[in-house]
Amino acid sequence: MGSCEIVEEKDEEVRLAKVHSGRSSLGRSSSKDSERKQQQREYHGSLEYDIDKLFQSIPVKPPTRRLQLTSSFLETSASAGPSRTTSPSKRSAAMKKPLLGSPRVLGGLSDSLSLKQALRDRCISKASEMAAQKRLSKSAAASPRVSEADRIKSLYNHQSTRLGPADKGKGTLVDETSLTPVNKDIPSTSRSVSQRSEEPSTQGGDYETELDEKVVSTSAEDDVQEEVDKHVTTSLPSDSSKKDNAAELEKKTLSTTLELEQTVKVNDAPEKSKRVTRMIPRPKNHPKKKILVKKKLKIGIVSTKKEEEEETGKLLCQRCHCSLKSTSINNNQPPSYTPEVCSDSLSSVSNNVSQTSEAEIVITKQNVSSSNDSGNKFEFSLSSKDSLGDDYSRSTSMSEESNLSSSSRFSCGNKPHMSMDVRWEAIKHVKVQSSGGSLGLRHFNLLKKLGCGDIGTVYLAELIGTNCLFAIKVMDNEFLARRKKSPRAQAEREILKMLDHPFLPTLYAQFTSDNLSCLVMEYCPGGDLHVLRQKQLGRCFPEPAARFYVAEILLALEYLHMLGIIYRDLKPENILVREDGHIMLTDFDLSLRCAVNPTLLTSSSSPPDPARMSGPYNTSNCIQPFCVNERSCHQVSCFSPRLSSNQQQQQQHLKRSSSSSLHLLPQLVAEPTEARSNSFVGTHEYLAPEIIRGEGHGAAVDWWTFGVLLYELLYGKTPFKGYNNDQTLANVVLESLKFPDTPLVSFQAKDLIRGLLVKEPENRFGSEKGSAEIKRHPFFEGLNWALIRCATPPELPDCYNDYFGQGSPGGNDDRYLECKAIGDHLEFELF
Ligand SMILES: Nc1ncnc2c1ncn2[C@@H]1O[C@H](COP(=O)(O)OP(=O)(O)OP(=O)(O)O)[C@@H](O)[C@H]1O
Repeated sequence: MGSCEIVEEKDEEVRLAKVHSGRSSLGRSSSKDSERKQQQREYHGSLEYDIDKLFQSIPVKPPTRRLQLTSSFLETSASAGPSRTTSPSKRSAAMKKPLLGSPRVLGGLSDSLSLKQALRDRCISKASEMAAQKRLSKSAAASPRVSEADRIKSLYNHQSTRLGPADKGKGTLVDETSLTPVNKDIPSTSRSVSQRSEEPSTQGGDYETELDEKVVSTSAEDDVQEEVDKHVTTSLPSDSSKKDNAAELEKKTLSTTLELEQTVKVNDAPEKSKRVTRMIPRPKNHPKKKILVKKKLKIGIVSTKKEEEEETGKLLCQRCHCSLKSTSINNNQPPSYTPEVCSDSLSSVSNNVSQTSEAEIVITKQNVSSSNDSGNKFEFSLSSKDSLGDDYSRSTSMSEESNLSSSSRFSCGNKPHMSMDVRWEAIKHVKVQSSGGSLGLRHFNLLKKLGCGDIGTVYLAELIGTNCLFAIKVMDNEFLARRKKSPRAQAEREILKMLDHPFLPTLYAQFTSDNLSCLVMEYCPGGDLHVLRQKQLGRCFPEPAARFYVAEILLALEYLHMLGIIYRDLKPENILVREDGHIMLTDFDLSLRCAVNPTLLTSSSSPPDPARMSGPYNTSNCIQPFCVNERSCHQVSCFSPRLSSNQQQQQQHLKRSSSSSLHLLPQLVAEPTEARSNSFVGTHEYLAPEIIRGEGHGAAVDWWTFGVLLYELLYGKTPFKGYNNDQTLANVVLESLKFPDTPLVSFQAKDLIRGLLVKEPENRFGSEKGSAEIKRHPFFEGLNWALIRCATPPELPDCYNDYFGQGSPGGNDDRYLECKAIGDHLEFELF
């Protein structure tokens, strides 16, 4: 150690002599002396000096063996220069080289100098790295889009760092997490309920039946709405008096959007001359493809026009009125995808990791401000007026909007989980090539109509010249405004922009062309779970498959709730299957945005609730998720090796202590459990009792629908279905839950369903602690939550290669659409 320091002292001298005054060896005039002293003084205050000191302070005691190994090198290096081996100190310095693992310095002129140089390089690169990170975090802080992900990350971090009693309660965390959009949840008069058609439906929108239950807003409501819209879209950015960071976030987001739109408007001036030529739809040689499956449809506004269209050939999209023209398509190569890494080995990693990390994320009861007044305003803005949508279209309909990747400083549109996706680059590339610098429908070949929803039609589209496929949701702004559905479209758009999760859609771009609002999303070639279920043996999923799908859904719902989004429309039709077999939850037009104040609960404030563990699993020793021997499992552990009573005691003790240690962890509560809405929204068979009773509902409706979903996936039907919709609704409220004898379903699954389908929302499983409560249910025992995205999904039937098989763009099939630009006119028509 001492010798090291001495070496460094000498090195310092040597380097000073070399660096600062190679000339000094030539003469020793007094002026040069003072110059040298000056340089020494400078050196002592410099970074180099710091580095040298740092270097000196490294305690290096090379092992003897290493000495022997390096001795030959020392001999070699000794011959490299006379001064190198003249002192033991220099030898000591030379011995450090291999320890620092810098082969570059071996045999160099001065080992210690080289060593220091390496250290300096490291320091400098570290420093520049830190500076870059600082810059990035500064800019990120300035970017409103970053905050959602960051907020959640900080919440996750917080729970592990804040353990002291001083941190108990919401105080600090509320501040930190108040970046959540605070939109008040309000009772609403809107009714939008889906129903499952009793008739076989056709692909597209013609299966839709709209049973109008929507209350049209009065002129007074219009006034209120105008005020609300003004508040939301105009006054927010200038309202500096808002205390809430969430409001700030909203402001920033809105103002950014507006700025963007304005910018694009200017840039897109030539685009204004482009028009969509809407061709009258006509039947072609393509017979309408009947899907012999029932669809759950939303009840919306009575559409007389739609009914007429249904009678006259059903070729015009009943929702957005897009008419499309069938033309030939480019014979491009099938798209190349970059699916997520799917690794079996990863899934075999110990569950402890995920259990520890996931157990810490406990979701729960919130203080959510939900005063009626403010609430009303928000609900209006979301669901009963078109002025918000009008505002939106006013600002965008004249021009195309920028795509998301350009609106963000990150090329991936600030969606880290998809940052490696080539589609971001493809969009960026096309945008750069484009004359106006913006993306539009003209850049896509529309290949196929994927489906028609309440507010728009979804097409499979290829970004021209990129081999990249997208799903584009096209919505007619005029139609939406006329049908008072603009707020729903707006809500969906806003929510899509927020999302960054493997089981939720990625929004790549959005733009408006000739009053058509377009959302460019990730395409899921696997169809939806409703159709997939029909293809299963017995029309229901095997339990492991159901477990896999609902587990992914649970994670998606957890994420949404943390963002203050109550999904409200869970059903198999809205669960799409990606190419890799994982799922994607779509369709957010009925979702409710509300306040959520994530709170950190300490162990004392969140003891395990035995009442909620009242199902059979609580008294059972069985830990096998797919055990079907319900009765015997009350007594003995099935499928497990028989254990002696001693071993059983040990095992139970282990289970108890691990579960109690989980409960000792602070729990992050981020469930909007107290949000309230009176909207009548959802799908008949999936409607929660509190919605039907009109009592007002909150996040617990998602756990009800989650229970119905699991039931349907396992049994092939929903639990309360009646012979008509009224009967179904009555059953939901009055009938008790029954399980069919077949197929055989594990008692854990039934127990979970039982807990979820509790009629009183306050007693419902998940209503208090949200997803974390559900994740701990034995039905999911052994599931590695953290790595489920890497787990192998259930196998898909062969027919699921539909598009990539015979119908791929590279084939000779002519059943695709093309969005065709003719001069300044953009034509597309239904095929
Ligand atoms: N990203 C996607 N990839 C593949 N298909 C999609 C995608 N998004 C939507 N679809 C298909 O398009 C159909 C229409 O979707 P959309 O979300 O507009 O409506 P919906 O779910 O039927 O209705 P609503 O908005 O009325 O609830 C869906 O049923 C689905 O089959």
